[in-house]
Amino acid sequence: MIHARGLTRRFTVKRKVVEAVRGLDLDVEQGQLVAFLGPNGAGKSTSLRMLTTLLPPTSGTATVAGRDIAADPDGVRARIGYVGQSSGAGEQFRAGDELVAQGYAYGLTRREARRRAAEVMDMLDLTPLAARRPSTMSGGQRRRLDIALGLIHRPPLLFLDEPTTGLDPHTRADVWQHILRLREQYGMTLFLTTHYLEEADSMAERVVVIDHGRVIADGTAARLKGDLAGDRVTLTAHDPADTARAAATAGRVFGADRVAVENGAVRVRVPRADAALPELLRVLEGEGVRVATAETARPTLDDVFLALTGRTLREAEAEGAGAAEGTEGADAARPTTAQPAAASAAAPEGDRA
Ligand SMILES: Nc1ncnc2c1ncn2[C@@H]1O[C@H](COP(=O)(O)OP(=O)(O)OP(=O)(O)O)[C@@H](O)[C@H]1O
Repeated sequence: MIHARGLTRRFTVKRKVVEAVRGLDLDVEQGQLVAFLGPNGAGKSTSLRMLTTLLPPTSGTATVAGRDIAADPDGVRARIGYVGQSSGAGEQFRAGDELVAQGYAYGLTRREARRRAAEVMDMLDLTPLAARRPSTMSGGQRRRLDIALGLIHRPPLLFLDEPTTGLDPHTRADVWQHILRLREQYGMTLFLTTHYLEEADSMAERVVVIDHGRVIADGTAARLKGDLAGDRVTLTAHDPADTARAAATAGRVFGADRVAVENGAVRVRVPRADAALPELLRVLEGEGVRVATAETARPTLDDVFLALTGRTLREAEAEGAGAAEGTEGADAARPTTAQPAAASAAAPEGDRA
């Protein structure tokens, strides 16, 4: 469904070159649900916009839904749906009319457009809201309408750029339920960006982690965690004066890695906590360090990110936000519509380097 090789995109802002995406190689098979995970500014949206033909790459190639993004952008657009970060629904029209109008934009006849609008409303539980204007809808309802707009022409592949950002946890769960249903019931291939770790972890069958424009990990969440992060052991010494000694000892346990002291607790990574903890407690006891508390935890995707980059996703987010502030014009050039039809009208954005 998606085959990208060496996709690169540079922007020049005030004579400064921003390497937004640096050589993306990606293969996504039909029916997969892939989460593209990374901090702000990692290059997720830029990658998505290249794959959806909204933005020409500086270099590299890709075929999406069997069509080349450079040679046949119209063919790509006809076969994909794209739901951008901002709502694509206008405010004047009722939801049902908006969907029918979107159908016309894709060249459907009046009858086909009506039938398809009814179908996608049913898919996304919007039928009772057909006569409502988007401005009267809740955040989750509007998001579902955005997704419906992206599906009007029956694309087998749907791109979603941060579909749940800004929604409360309950609404996020509801939107996810609908996304999962698209895959289960309709066999769609779904490619979405997120910076919510838990979502990527629990919902996607494959997680592609991107940082500074490069893919740094790709696999199931379970495999990434198992291969890259390891378990975590956290313990506190009965006497706080023993904390530094406990940390030094923890670092000597077989396979121990990344020892840190945080808020008076010693944290250490080990391949298997069930094997390491008894050994650690025994060694500490031998050194006269009394342990007050000890706990173990399975790794999270944030641990994977930390293992790969040396910083947590939150730290990277803060860094990315700072960098984005310094990148003038970046936001001004972003598309603000979720309508795939806009793809055909979209001009290349930003300066090409
Ligand atoms: N049109 C543009 N002009 C200049 N710089 C841009 C433009 N679009 C993106 N960038 C820069 O490219 C880098 C990658 O941005 P991108 O939006 O792809 O990241 P992202 O991972 O999607 O972030 P977010 O999670 O905040 O959406 C950032 O440094 C960003 O400021």
